[in-house]
Amino acid sequence: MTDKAPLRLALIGYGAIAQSLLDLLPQGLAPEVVVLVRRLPDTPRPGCRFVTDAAALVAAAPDLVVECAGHGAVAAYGEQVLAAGIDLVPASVGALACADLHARLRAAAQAAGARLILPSGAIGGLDLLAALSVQGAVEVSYEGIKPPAAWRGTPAEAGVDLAALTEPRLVYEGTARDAARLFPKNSNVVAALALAGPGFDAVSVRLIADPAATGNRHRYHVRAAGCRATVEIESQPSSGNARSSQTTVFSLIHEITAAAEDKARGA
Ligand SMILES: NC(=O)C1=CN([C@@H]2O[C@H](COP(=O)(O)OP(=O)(O)OC[C@H]3O[C@@H](n4cnc5c(N)ncnc54)[C@H](O)[C@@H]3O)[C@@H](O)[C@H]2O)C=CC1
Ligand SMILES: O=C([O-])CC(=O)C(=O)O
Repeated sequence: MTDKAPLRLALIGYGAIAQSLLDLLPQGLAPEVVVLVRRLPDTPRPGCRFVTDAAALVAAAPDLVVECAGHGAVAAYGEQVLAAGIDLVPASVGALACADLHARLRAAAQAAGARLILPSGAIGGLDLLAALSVQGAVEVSYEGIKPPAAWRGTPAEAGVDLAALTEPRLVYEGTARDAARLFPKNSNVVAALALAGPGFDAVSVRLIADPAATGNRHRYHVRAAGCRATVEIESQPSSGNARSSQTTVFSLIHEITAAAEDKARGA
């Protein structure tokens, strides 16, 4: 880092990912973080200023807003942030399965000269998918394996008694587009695969509840002309949310660090 002005950072949401991110943010990178919450927390947090409406977040004129709240927050605040010329990193990339929202965010970013930066989130290998997609069609088959607790509150509960599982059980099979809509808190990774290049209809998805799983496992196979690849990632969950991998936090910190470096270089 240089001695130039530090990054002005804002977060949307103060759940498992946001709190872990704040715990791990390198010291001095962003001395005051503005955090948009629905309800002010009972305990203040040093280095954070909590606000409860998006206008106050925008008025703070952050260099970068990192969303870690959910699909609804991307839809509610994304355009407003980008239209104010502020770069946005949405953790909830699955919200962009809605083509209309994605188009509106891109238009707002372009009109205001802001960047919509898609993080890799809990997974990796997106550079390969992007490179292959330039050459032609790419097919991806993804399998996500998480402990039963990660599927609570999702459509998986309709057909499966999660608490009684003694062996792995398929809880969803279909396209990335439907997965992103039906499992908004578990399928941002498949949206990231789709948005890297192949598109939502070229990514097939299997989601599995496994009582023996100790972390979250993401495995995908890639088929393209002249290339086959397999990627497998196993990550501990973030503390506080069994369904959100800790790698997501690292990915967001990576984007924040890159933004701070850009600012220091005057880019
Ligand atoms: N890209 C990726 O690989 C991943 C993305 N995610 C995304 O990150 C989101 C957050 O994950 P966690 O922190 O684990 O969830 P969490 O449930 O622990 O925290 C979310 C927080 O955001 C708050 N919130 C929701 N809507 C809000 C709004 N409109 N304004 C302000 N606050 C709002 C909630 O009250 C909650 O405190 C997930 O919903 C998911 O969409 C999660 C894991 C991986
Ligand atoms: O964190 C993970 O393992 C993946 C996840 O929840 C998502 O893609 O929404």
